[in-house]
Amino acid sequence: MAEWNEPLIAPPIISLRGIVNRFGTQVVHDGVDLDVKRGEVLGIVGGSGSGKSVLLRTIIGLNRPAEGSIEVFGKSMLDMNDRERRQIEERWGVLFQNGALFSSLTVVENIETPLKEHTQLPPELRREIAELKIRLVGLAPEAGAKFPSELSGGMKKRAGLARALALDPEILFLDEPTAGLDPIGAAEFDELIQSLQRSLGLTVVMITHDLDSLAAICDRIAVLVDKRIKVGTLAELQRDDHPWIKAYFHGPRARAAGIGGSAGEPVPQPAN
Ligand SMILES: Nc1ncnc2c1ncn2[C@@H]1O[C@H](COP(=O)(O)OP(=O)(O)OP(=O)(O)O)[C@@H](O)[C@H]1O
Repeated sequence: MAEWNEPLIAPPIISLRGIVNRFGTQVVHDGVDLDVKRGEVLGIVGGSGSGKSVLLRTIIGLNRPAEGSIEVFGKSMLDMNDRERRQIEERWGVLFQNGALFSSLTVVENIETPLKEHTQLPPELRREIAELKIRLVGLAPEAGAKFPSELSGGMKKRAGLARALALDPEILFLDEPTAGLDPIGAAEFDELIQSLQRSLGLTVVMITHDLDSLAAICDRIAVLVDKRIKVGTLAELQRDDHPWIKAYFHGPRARAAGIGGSAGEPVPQPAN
């Protein structure tokens, strides 16, 4: 039973309010609000150029918004010093689209990089942790000695994921994790993310175009439309009347993923 002074509703792990992003005269976000709950898997979708990557970059501090506030772990990201920022960065991991591995380093050395940067651990312990992460993401131990150019697309993603997990993060940010994988590889990667999320208690925020992933592992979905965000469960968004959302969740790709529902009136198709 909750103590009298415990909050009944846990505060969001990430909270955005009124985010405005513009490049020159182009307004990409015009008042984006979003709360991410601890322990959930949140998918971010939207048309090409709707600002999904810019949103992710804004949350992790690679892009400063023109207006608005960002809180992560209850701390305001826009007015903290470098030391505070580093401490926060240690609590999340990021997997960029192509894995973004250092090509001149082996897989195990890539995974050791954040440990070198953020901890004082001795080399042999760093190596042990990196090897553990290799196993955690389902790579064979021999993969550790390989260079990124020697890996398949799926292996690169797993290696990038292992590096993102190096510091035992609380939040995992993924930018199109299944892009470029065949359907079986994509489904396996989804399963991996879901099992890691459950076993490690992660909060996962992932940009995806993959309707199978949305249906399989996302608790809620944030849709970028009209420079703002609408968020809901898949079932809620399937009932939404916005033309883009309707087209996305009832179009042929949605039906192929088994989430299109019954064929209703024809709706306009999204650009991507
Ligand atoms: N650094 C930048 N300078 C100028 N314009 C930018 C910059 N970064 C992004 N943009 C513009 O912001 C818009 C949103 O870009 P973003 O990459 O976030 O789209 P996206 O939703 O991720 O698209 P996609 O699904 O095609 O990857 C685009 O029109 C892009 O050209």
